Amino acid sequence: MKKGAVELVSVAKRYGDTTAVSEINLFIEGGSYCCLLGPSGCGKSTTLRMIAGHEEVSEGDILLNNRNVTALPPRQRGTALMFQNYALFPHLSSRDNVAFSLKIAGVGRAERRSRADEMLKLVNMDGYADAFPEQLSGGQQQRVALARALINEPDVILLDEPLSALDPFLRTRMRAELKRIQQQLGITFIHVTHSQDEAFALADQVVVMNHGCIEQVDTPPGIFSTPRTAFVARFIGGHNIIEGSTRGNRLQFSEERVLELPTTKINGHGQPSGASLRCDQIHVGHTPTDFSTVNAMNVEFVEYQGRYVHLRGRCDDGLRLSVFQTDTDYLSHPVQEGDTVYVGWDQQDLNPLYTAPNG
Ligand SMILES: Nc1ncnc2c1ncn2[C@@H]1O[C@H](COP(=O)(O)OP(=O)(O)OP(=O)(O)O)[C@@H](O)[C@H]1O
Repeated sequence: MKKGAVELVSVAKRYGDTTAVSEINLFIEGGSYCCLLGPSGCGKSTTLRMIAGHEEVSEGDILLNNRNVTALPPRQRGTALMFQNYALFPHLSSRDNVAFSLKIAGVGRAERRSRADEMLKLVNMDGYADAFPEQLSGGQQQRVALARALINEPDVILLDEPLSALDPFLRTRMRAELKRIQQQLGITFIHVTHSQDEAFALADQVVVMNHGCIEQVDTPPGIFSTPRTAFVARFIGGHNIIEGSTRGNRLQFSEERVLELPTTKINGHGQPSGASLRCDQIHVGHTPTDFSTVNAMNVEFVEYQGRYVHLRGRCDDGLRLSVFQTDTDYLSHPVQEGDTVYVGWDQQDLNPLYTAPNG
């Protein structure tokens, strides 16, 4: 097993009657970048804090490098948590902030200084060793906080919404920096976020959480192309969700219409409860003969988004669809609210959805 592997075995957290995390099982490979993704209140920060040891588990076990660390205090786990607000000491320079834990541990001045400077270099802050937090921008403070978390050479770094306080431009830049540092050090990063863009850009493994449960664990392309539940499809966006009653591979979504789901995607996975269809995988034609599976759609909404145009409408059989058309396609034949277009898709692009996350 690679260093920095984290395993959660039936881990639960309750606050009185509130279940923040509900018996989750998760394996995070050593040296990987894992993002815990989900809406506010889904239990991702609680999960992170339990891994860090800042929160006791109500049930279950946490293993780090195959060693049970459930009862160990944070310092003895080999993890380091970077707080959301960075929590730098205002009266200490960047170098002294980074070296603080070494000082507490009794490491000599010369070594503290050289190790802190090395960390500041890693996060591109070597020019700011003598600056105090108030002289630094939000992004710079965050780099110092990251250097401080890295100084004890943890096997696992835990980051709680590390980019949320930054403006959009800095956020994208810091995102790339986090990935570079993770790859350079080869240690495990576990990063909590409610942004799917962030999770997709960074993660080897995305863990989507909802109401204290794990809905899906997969690579970013796996999550995006095959969301397992309607919740995941809705949360990541860009998908139509078609609900109805299913029998075998037949999804009946209105009295008259049945969609046949691709059997290869269903076999062995149980009974689907519906299907999702990516908005960018629906073709738009302007005559009924454009596609083999044709649906006349009355356009009810058109919104220009730059790279794509969002069309929303209602098909003859009652199916409501959102379609993302490329700007080039749209501009070559613009449509307006009230127009009729003909939409079609490849049957293989219908993705079965299930009710139970692991069912
Ligand atoms: N100390 C606490 N006492 C009581 N309930 C708590 C406590 N901490 C968290 N909770 C509850 O546990 C649930 C999960 O909270 P948590 O902070 O883990 O969610 P989150 O997904 O990280 O949300 P956010 O993105 O808003 O931080 C929420 O319903 C929250 O209200």
